[in-house]
Amino acid sequence: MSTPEVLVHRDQDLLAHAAAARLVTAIADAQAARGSASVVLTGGGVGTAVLAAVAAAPARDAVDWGAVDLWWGDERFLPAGDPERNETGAREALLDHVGLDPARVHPMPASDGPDGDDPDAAAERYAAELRTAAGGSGVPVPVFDVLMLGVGPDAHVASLFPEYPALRDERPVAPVRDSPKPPPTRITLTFPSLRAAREVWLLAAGEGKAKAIGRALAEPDPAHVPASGARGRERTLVLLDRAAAAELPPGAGRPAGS
Ligand SMILES: O=C1O[C@H](COP(=O)(O)O)[C@@H](O)[C@H](O)[C@H]1O
Repeated sequence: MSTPEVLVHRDQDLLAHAAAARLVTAIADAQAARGSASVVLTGGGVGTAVLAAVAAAPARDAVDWGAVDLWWGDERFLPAGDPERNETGAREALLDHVGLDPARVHPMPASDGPDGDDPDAAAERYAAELRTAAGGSGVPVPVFDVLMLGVGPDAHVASLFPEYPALRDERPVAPVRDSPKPPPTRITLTFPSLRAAREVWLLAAGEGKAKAIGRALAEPDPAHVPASGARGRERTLVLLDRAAAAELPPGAGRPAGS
């Protein structure tokens, strides 16, 4: 697993635009190298702001959007189109504005989907979709090029909350019940799936995230600080604004731009 590199931007707006520029470049690079790109989206404030910044960036046309696979790191288990679903926010911010191939957009199942209100079956359905995309060679998930994760004030990533059973789940996708953050029922990629990504990008803005980021970088303790367990195979980037960087361990961060 890679050692985190921390970049600190002036404020949330600059963070979102810088991460958007980085994402466009990463997708274009992946397409140049392998013909297509695979990206895992996150919900949350910064994650959605990054997608909106991609939509607004002229450089977005450097990407062949028809050759991008989009996955989600977690989802709130609600009916399709619910405004609280991460998918809904992502569609409004970016997906409805670029020429994606609908067959390559892979939202997590909704609670009014084919499995009804059964998060175990929905998680297994998503795991099967990932397995198929991985090529059926016994590998559970594809090698994602970029996997983005918002970090919660309790240091949760995806829907992996401190001390919850999903942290120890070895299946690629797990259901979550009684989440401490509403809504209570969710579906999440687990650590083995997150760690399959080439690059993991942790995103956080605002003073409410400072303690969580400090703990995530101090030492690995995924059971209590899930963000400390999310690392990419080749690269882990921690993209912050100054407020979220207020409690970094000594020497951890470097300013990016002004
Ligand atoms: O509930 C969730 O929260 C996290 C973080 O959200 P934020 O608004 O505090 O940035 C998010 O990354 C995750 O995908 C989502 O389901």
